[in-house]
Amino acid sequence: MVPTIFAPATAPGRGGVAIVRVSGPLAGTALTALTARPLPAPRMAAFVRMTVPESGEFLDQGLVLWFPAPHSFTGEDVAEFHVHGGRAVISGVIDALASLPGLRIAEPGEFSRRGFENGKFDLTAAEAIADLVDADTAAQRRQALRQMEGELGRLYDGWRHRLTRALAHLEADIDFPDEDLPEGVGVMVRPELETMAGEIASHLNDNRRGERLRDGIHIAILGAPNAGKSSLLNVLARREAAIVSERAGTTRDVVEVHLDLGGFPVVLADTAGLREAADEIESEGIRRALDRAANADLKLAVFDATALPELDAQTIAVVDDQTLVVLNKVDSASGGMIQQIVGQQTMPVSARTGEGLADLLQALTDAVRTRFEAPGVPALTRARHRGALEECAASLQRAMTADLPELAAEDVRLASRALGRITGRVDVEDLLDVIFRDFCIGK
Ligand SMILES: Nc1nc2c(ncn2[C@@H]2O[C@H](COP(=O)(O)OP(=O)(O)OP(=O)(O)O)[C@@H](O)[C@H]2O)c(=O)[nH]1
Ligand SMILES: [K+]
Ligand SMILES: [Mg+2]
Repeated sequence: MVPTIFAPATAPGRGGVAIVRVSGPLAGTALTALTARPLPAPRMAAFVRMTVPESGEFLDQGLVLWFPAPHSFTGEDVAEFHVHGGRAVISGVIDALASLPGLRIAEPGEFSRRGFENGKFDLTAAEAIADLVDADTAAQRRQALRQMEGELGRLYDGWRHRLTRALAHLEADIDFPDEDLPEGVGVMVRPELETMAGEIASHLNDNRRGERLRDGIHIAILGAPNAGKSSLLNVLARREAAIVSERAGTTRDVVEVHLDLGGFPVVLADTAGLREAADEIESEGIRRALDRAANADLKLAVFDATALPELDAQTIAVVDDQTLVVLNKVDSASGGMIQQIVGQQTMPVSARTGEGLADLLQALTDAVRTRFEAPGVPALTRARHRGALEECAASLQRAMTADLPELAAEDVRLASRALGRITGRVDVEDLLDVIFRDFCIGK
């Protein structure tokens, strides 16, 4: 018999209400054992007294719910105990459940894994549940919800379905070579494979929009020593995250803060000032700064307005069309302003007085939104999917150049399997441990 599992479904710690969930063939037995009454009507809350089965000790009073299979999250019988969210109450319920024969505590992700194995949702939707629980910002929530509702699963299954039809045509050609199939299959199947290869390529080539949204969009602050990079980071983060001083070369390590910019998750990084390093430590700091510059999704190049008309050459070198150019310290600048640097509009600000900061925040938010807002097409969200899609694309390329229909058919089959692994339609047993291990207990 499948073991019956249980775990708190709510976060550890104190709370108004905590939910303990039980799933498996003995869920109903557990529910009657702790409530000393018959099962409530399916999916209807019942207000009950909960007691320890052996001793009858009073545990709590609260709500219970009964979801008979298959109409539950896991597809199995499920019982839920909604109790007061105190540690002693939760551990009392957990201990009472553990004392029942045939029940054990769930492993991380085990509820979701059972839901997947019982066909309640595909792997992309299971992953989306994890993303939804981890979502910190509105854009992350929107992306996770769309994926949970099957947006990605449908896209990948749709491609797989079309590959299956192409394969059927190829196999017909192999099995009945003498029949008068119109002009041979190469002609029939090839355009379809080409169309699909194009669609997959453009899905792969989306600037990692979906993956960035899951992990955070990286913005690096760059500039000469004392340009005011750390001061700017602190005002944008609204806390003293980085040390500020009048000494050039203060920042060495990269200092990161996490921001929610108009619903988008951003990792803003302060870096060491760019110049000829005075020592090994500073030189390593500058190496890290340039590394951030190379890998950032967006850059903030900070120039010192009090140094105008002088412009720092090393900062100019990092400016490109993914860069917002900031002229800091306008409160103390006496010389004229400068409108453009390397073709980019400059933004006058003062980290000290706050002047221009609202405009800077707005410009940053707009830049993030234009690059990462979903334009209606589903975005690739995980390296796991990317790997499988690249494999699929490579197999398709081989299929299109194969000399014999037998070879083309084999490559189309491989392409289809690669897609099937994303949604979990084929041989994923070896993958499941890896995927569900990242879930927390109770999910
Ligand atoms: N007047 C004025 N001074 C500023 C402004 N922003 C920063 N400063 C001053 O400039 C000096 C350097 O500021 P930091 O934020 O440490 O500069 P930084 O670019 O991080 O410097 P390094 O980490 O050394 O590369 C400090 O004395 C700040 O108080 C500003 O908007 N106006
Ligand atoms: K400094
Ligand atoms: Mg600094």
